[in-house]
Amino acid sequence: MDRISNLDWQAIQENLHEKGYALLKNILEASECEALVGQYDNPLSYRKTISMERYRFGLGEYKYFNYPLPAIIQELREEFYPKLAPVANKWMEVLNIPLRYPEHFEEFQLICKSQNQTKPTILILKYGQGGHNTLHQDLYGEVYFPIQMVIFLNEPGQDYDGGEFVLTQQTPRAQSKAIVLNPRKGDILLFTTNFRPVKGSKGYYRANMKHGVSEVHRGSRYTLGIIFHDALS
Ligand SMILES: O=C(O)CCC(=O)C(=O)O
Ligand SMILES: [Fe+2]
Repeated sequence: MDRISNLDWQAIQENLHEKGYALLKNILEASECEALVGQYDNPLSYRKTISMERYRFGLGEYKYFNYPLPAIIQELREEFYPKLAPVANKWMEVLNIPLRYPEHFEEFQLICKSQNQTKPTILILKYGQGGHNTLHQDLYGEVYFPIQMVIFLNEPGQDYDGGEFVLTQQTPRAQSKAIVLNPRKGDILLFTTNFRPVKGSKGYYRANMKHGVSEVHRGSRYTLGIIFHDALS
């Protein structure tokens, strides 16, 4: 996909390393977003539907895709992974964590498989009025990739109000810092899954990160989450 390989990856990698997230504007066409939303009610595409209220995850619904994934999602997952693995490796290196991620997605997927993590974690989420997603981390077993992405499938201020994307960063022995983002339809947000290194006076320390969605005040908000590790169940 030229639209991915032509991005300024050096700047994106620096942003991720410095802030724990990077917003990529206008990556999907409106028609691609609409096609994904249009499939929301097609039961053949999904393996599991979760009512967020039932699990006290917030208010809204999400569905996990089945393998094989829709072509565009499979391509995005394979194309983003090798750009992100060097950042993930740098994080592990500066935090002295003896974990290294392979260069290609297929090799990483084999590591998941070796730990029985074989179920797809790609999900599409729908929030109506009052909908929200409580602060969380998307871990599905021992094996994890520390960066994930979310694709914004409709337009804030038009299709919905509220529903900001929230990231919190927890510094040891301090209160959490909140980062609030309002991406537009077609944008992709890359962000930290569980922790990232932050540079302090005595080298890097580990800051835990969580993400969630503030309350939707009007309309419907759809997003598509791409997580790189597979799930146990
Ligand atoms: O709806 C959102 O913006 C966040 C979805 C989410 O939690 C995820 O993709 O992991
Ligand atoms: Fe999430």
